Amino acid sequence: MIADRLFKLVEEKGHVCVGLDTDYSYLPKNFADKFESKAVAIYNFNKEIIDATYDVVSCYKVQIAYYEALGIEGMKAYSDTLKYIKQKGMISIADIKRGDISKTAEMYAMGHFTGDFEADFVTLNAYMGINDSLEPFLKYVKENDKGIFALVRTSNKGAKDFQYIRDEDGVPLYETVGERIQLLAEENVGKCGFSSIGAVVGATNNEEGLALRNKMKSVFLLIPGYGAQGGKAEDIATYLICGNGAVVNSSRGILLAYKNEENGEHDFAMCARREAIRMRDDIRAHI
Ligand SMILES: O=c1ccn([C@@H]2O[C@H](COP(=O)(O)O)[C@@H](O)[C@H]2O)c(=O)[nH]1
Repeated sequence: MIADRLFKLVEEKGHVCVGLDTDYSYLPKNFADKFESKAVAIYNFNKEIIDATYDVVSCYKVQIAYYEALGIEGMKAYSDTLKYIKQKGMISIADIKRGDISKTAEMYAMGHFTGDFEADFVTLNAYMGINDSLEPFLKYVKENDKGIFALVRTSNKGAKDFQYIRDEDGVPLYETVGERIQLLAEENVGKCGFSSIGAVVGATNNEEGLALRNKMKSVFLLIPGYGAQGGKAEDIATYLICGNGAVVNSSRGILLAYKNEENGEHDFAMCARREAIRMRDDIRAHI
């Protein structure tokens, strides 16, 4: 089961998930200029980042928006990046945040769990309902060893607009979604005690974190918001169960680490590696 593989990688290499939100403007000019197009430069940048980090991180989250923005060539870079992650024996999370009526969701599931854009996990938005938005993906979870992370409580300030709206019993919407994800997760628990049905919970709003985690004991968490968005390791530690059960994403913090080192642009991949190790150790120190 993919959750067991992720659990093992977290045990061995730590909780860091490298976010490949690779905006062309992030690439050092001396590196970018070597390639014939933006998309080819981005793929080669990703390759260097993966080569420099795969022994100290557990997975890679590829944010599709950065590739879609570059059209067909960008999607080729997206596809090649996912294939390279697989070739290195690592786990990929396609950050696609899809959610639609079931027939359309079936096509999204096929599109992101098979073929050119095949990933190990996808992020989903359950707002259109469990049966419509999530169910079509669950066939692949059961039969093809895939996993999902459903948005439960996001890391951005705007999360409060809707996710914190309370029902007549005072339960916020994000907790209701979390409870539904826990029920689904219970049907698919791996040997590690966690399910391949996971949830996205941001690192940036910690007060309710423990209460939410207590309601989602079988759910593997994808935690964005560390670093650039201000999320702290001490907050993240409250979401862990026996030190595992979550991966923590950092995108800009790792990709742009070279900007914090003198002459870093000549060795951006090693700067990314040092930041990934620093982050790994920061999280471990708070467990
Ligand atoms: O609640 C959420 C869900 C997803 N994201 C995504 O994570 C990364 C964060 O990037 P940083 O540069 O580390 O801030 C990005 O891909 C978002 O789309 C999130 O931030 N919050």
